[in-house]
Amino acid sequence: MSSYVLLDLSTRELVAGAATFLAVLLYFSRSTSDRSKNLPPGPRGLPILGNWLSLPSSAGNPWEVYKQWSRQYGSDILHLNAFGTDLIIVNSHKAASTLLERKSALYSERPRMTMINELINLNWHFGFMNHGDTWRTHRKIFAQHFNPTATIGLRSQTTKWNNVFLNNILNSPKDFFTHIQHMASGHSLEATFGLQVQPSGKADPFIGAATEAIQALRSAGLFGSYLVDYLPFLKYIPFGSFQKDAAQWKVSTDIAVTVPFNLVKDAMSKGGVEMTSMASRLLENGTFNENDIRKTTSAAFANGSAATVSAIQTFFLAMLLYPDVPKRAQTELDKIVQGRLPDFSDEASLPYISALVKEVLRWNPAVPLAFPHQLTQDDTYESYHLPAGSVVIPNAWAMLQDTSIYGPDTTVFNPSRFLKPDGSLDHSVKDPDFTWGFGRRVCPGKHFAESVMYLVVATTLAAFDISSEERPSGEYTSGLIRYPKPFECVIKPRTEAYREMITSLSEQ
Ligand code: HEM
Repeated sequence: MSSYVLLDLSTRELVAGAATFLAVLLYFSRSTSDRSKNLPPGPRGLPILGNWLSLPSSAGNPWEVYKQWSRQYGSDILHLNAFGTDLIIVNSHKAASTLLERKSALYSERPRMTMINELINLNWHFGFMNHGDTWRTHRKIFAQHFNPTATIGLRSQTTKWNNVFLNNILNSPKDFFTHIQHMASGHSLEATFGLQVQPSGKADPFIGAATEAIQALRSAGLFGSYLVDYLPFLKYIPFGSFQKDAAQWKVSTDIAVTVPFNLVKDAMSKGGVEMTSMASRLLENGTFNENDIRKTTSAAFANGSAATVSAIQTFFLAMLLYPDVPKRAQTELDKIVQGRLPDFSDEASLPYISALVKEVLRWNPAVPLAFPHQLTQDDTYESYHLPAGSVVIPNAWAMLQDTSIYGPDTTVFNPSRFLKPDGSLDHSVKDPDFTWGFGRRVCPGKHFAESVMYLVVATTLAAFDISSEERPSGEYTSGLIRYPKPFECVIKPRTEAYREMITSLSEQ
């Protein structure tokens, strides 16, 4: 029996290896014929390897290299090739809106990433699913719970978690990175499953699973971060650091997609569960099948904290690097809220705070290359031929740094770029929408994330002064989702009244 299994396995491996080799040859011969069809410019490649050796490392800042190549080759889109896979890099707003937005039917597929889809087995997550019926169903389920109206319904929960956060930074300000993750994971776990996490700083299995799942997304989510994305037959090699990484992340992502959901189901079967979470309401309602509910709620939980944590960390970083910004924000806050904590009803009266949130999302976007898209049919852009099957990488970072859209000095953190001289919001300046991605795949959690961001920014600045003994480096990690490298912050209540107000929040 065992020799049969062994024989069968190696036969399968051989066949799969040979098939992949043929596929590489086919791809390569096709891309050779494509070359005569006026592909967008890009660095010259080598036979078979294509541009693989010169591709910017996903551990560096590939978005900066793509922008620089765009200038060098005088084109807002670039063509690259690695092992027969065509890559189209979209560097401008004009190209993104022509291709990814206006022709979103052609550009909404996700490329199959062997590391993410197979080895880590994140296939259940609709962010990495084919653009088909199951994806549509999951988006629909998700939208019911995170659309603008549903997000308003979540405001009391958002306020509760924000209060927990304010209290935590009052009590142990040095641990603000931990508190940010705690708030974002705790809030998304409660919204999706109605479950609670341990207090900030204590080991928590859900926060642990969420942070590991995020680690998988950030490390493997850029197409080609792992060679196995280009050469899928490598997945049959049973050793190597990629297999080790995948095995570790698979454990955590499997936990994320099973454990919280099963807890909700068990609790419901025993009765006495409040039907306020996304999972319990969907199960109770019975419109969608259980598997779709499980996967969609788990995707919401896994993604619920990932990029929001980065954006809130960026907010703290910007306050340290640009100390005039919190001062101006506090002048506005003091005038409007006069010593209380701002809430959602104040948002329309706080244009500088709204501009500040926009600038956080623009200045150092959490997801600089969006998620990779895939083109499903041959297409053209200006005179260029774009081959079907190309992996399309939108350079959101380059678009958010575009001085023709956001004015001069786009590397500087300056909320005033979104304001008119009289201090009101200037609606003629484009919102930093590229931060949410493109076309049909645009982030469906954006309303929820914006609501969390507004409250964190407004209340933190109203109640606290943020400073540092040492200027932070301002450096970021790399990957699909990037985070500021750890930095230190001194966070102190601005007045005794604010200290008491925040202390009293923990007693409510
Ligand atoms: C500041 C916070 C956030 C940022 C910057 C962000 C950004 C993004 C980006 C760039 C994409 C890829 C879009 C594309 O493929 O073109 C995305 C997808 C996604 N985001 Fe967010 N996101 C944030 C918060 C959230 C939150 C809070 C949730 C959940 C509650 C969420 C759930 C998702 C999901 C499920 C997808 C996959 C959508 C699909 O493929 O159809 N995101 N997000």
